[in-house]
Amino acid sequence: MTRRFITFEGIDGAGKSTHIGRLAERLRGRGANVVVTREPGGTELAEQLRELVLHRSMDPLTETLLVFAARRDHLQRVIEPALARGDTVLCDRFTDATFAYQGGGRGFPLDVLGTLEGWVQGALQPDLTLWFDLDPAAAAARRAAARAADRFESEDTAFFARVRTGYLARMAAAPARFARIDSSGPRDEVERQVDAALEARGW
Ligand SMILES: Nc1ncnc2c1ncn2[C@@H]1O[C@H](COP(=O)(O)OP(=O)(O)OP(=O)(O)O)[C@@H](O)[C@H]1O
Ligand SMILES: Cc1cn([C@H]2C[C@H](O)[C@@H](COP(=O)(O)O)O2)c(=O)[nH]c1=O
Repeated sequence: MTRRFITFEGIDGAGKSTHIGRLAERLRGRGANVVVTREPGGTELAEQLRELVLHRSMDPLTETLLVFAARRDHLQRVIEPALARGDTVLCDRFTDATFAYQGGGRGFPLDVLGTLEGWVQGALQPDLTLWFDLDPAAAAARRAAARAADRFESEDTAFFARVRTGYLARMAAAPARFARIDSSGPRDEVERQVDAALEARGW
């Protein structure tokens, strides 16, 4: 497998982190050099910004600027060098999350997000986006069983329904880039869908 940029998206608790680890193991088993990373985060600076975004109160514009600032640093220090080396990058969230959470969830203007997207990443887009789709109530139940809530995870199911609608809109705008993964079933069944999405692309 050669240079690929694969992003994992979905509402909190949908199963991204579970399956990013599983896919990384399988790809490494096939001999690929795999970089696993996340947003906001992935560099020292971006991880500091993540702490602020997840735990400090702020308005939607500040939140948006911080996630894009984190992304810029992450792209320059980790993602672009890895792709230039020919590695496969598996990234837990990327710009679709900004359109879904800040755009859909918070109601931040999508045209401003589009402008910032162009400034921060130019023409770079993921080669494949795996969207883990799960009903907000089911995701909330999984989260509650797993960990204490951060600032986003404390939002109600109406917020996550808007986030989900934000993901649907991004998929409608770029259907060839997206694979929708029905995340409601057991882990192995979800994993089979992930494998099928890669196989469908001949990867
Ligand atoms: N298919 C599944 N069935 C039941 N539970 C699952 C399934 N997949 C993951 N889980 C569990 O649900 C919880 C949330 O999963 P995970 O952390 O992978 O989600 P996530 O999308 O990465 O969440 P976040 O975005 O908040 O980090 C974990 O406890 C995980 O073990
Ligand atoms: C990239 C990005 C993320 N978020 C939010 C979405 C999640 O609630 C957190 C990250 O937590 P996770 O456990 O790593 O999924 O950040 C956002 O609102 N906007 C973004 O661009």
